[in-house]
Amino acid sequence: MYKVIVTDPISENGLNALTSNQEFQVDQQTGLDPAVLVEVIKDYDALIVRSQTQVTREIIQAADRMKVIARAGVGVDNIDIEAATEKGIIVINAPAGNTIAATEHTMAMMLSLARNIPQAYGSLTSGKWERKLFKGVELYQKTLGVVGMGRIGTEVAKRAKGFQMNILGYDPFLTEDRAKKLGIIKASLDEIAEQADFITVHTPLTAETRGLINADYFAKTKKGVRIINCARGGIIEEQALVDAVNSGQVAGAAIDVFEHEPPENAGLTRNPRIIVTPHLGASTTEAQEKVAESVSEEIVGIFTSGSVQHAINLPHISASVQQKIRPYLTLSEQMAEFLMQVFKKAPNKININYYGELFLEDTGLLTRQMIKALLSYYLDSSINIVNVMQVLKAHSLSYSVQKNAAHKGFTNFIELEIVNGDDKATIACTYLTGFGGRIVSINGYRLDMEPEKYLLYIDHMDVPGMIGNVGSILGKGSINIGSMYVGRQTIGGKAVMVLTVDKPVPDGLRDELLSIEDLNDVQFVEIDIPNDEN
Ligand SMILES: NC(=O)c1ccc[n+]([C@@H]2O[C@H](COP(=O)([O-])OP(=O)(O)OC[C@H]3O[C@@H](n4cnc5c(N)ncnc54)[C@H](O)[C@@H]3O)[C@@H](O)[C@H]2O)c1
Ligand SMILES: O=C(O)[C@H](O)COP(=O)(O)O
Repeated sequence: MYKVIVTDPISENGLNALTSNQEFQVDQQTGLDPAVLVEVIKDYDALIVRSQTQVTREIIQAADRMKVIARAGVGVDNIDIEAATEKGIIVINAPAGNTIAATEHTMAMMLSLARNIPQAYGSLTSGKWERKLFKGVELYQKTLGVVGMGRIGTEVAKRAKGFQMNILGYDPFLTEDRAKKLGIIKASLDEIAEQADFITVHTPLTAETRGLINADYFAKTKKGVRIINCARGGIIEEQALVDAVNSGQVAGAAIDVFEHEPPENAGLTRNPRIIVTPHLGASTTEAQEKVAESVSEEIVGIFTSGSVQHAINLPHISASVQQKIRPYLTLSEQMAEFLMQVFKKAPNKININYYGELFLEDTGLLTRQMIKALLSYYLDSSINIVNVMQVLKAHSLSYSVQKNAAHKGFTNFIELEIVNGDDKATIACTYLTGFGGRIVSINGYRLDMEPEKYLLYIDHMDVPGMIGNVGSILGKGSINIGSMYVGRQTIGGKAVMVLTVDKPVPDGLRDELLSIEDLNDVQFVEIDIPNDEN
């Protein structure tokens, strides 16, 4: 049974994939004190949050069973991703579920700002009738600057076009071509400052976007510009905005998100020209169901089939690519385990080559899988595909990945080389449809070996009687040989033999084998074979 804790208010319906699954226990404990969360978190396998819970390093470090932290929404700035990655915890989000809600809230805020609707409502409900005071402006033919043309920025631009606004879009990934297709103009931040009547931000909060819109920027904007932030507090410097509004440089602002939530800057929240909502961008029934559904289904997938779709700290791999690389996931790991036990040294360099059709695919997960298997042999077992690259970096180990369309006689071919100073060892595998995974080369010797749990790797000279001698010693020691794979460089030259055996070979027997003339080395190898492959 997997235990999931939900610490922010989440749609009950949306959690159905988890609550209706007998393998999961879901505990909803919202509004927990951080000190209490640090205590209880150690019992859980997964955590679901929105933006309220601050998932700090301290909480993550205490989460010893945790496999997944799920953000039922987009922004993950309340989660210490680095700490989660170091601990090998997958962080996922629900990137598309609240796009429409946040877009519509942005449009509502822009219209409310243009027409002073919240102020007028407040005035009328307090018994006044002040028509002159709340004269607004039109959106029609005004210029809107959209900073961040991702999912929400794009949807905002599309809707603003319906109001016949001129749109300037700024995003490092916005191409001329895409801007043209959207009917907008690709612009720089400064061009937006010079020309826009309304500016709306839709970037994530990152080190780069923190304070992106600041006092210097306001000094460059058109006088009377209106500012909207339904993305994240901190992208716009709050005090700089308050000052710009108070000086008249900025005519007004509509703010849904704050540097601190709940907000602490009364100059902002009590300003008659700044309208505010308490982080409501994603708060629609539909969006909340969609984000909760998305993370619940993904958590079930991660625990039951290992499929991950929206990981923040893993390479993104589409479902079709996952299908193509799936046969290689276990095989590449087994190959790395085998090589490590034969090499018997910690590598200081790892070289991975992909040949054939894999040339076109995102092989990031396979790379991580192999490196994880190599490093786990010497380092601790908490290494997994999430934290493996951090571990590699922390140990100053280098690696290279090369891809080649040449198929080397197989549809796909993966070659792994490990290097320690002047010593190196290589292994390669392929997957034969209908037959399964095969290790097809070890240290340059061609083989056709099916990975099995217990193996004996023998380095020897290709001389008559070698196979018989090995067989008789193993037979005397009651070790049954399942199959034998032999590869040699030249007749009578160096050769390797790999035997699959039914049980571990004791050290005493290994010493006997080593006494055979022309037998150079023997290594018993044990590799992990998942249950369904036995
Ligand atoms: N108010 C709310 O309740 C609410 C709801 C949903 C999302 N959000 C916020 O909105 C943000 C955007 O959401 P999204 O789904 O559109 O994300 P997204 O990832 O689809 O888009 C973000 C875009 O910002 C761009 N970007 C990054 N750095 C930039 C920079 N320095 N300058 C310009 N552009 C930059 C990226 O290239 C990307 O295209 C989220 O990160 C989240 O914080 C808020
Ligand atoms: O990043 C997001 O998805 C939004 O800011 C929504 O946050 P919330 O889930 O706390 O409403």
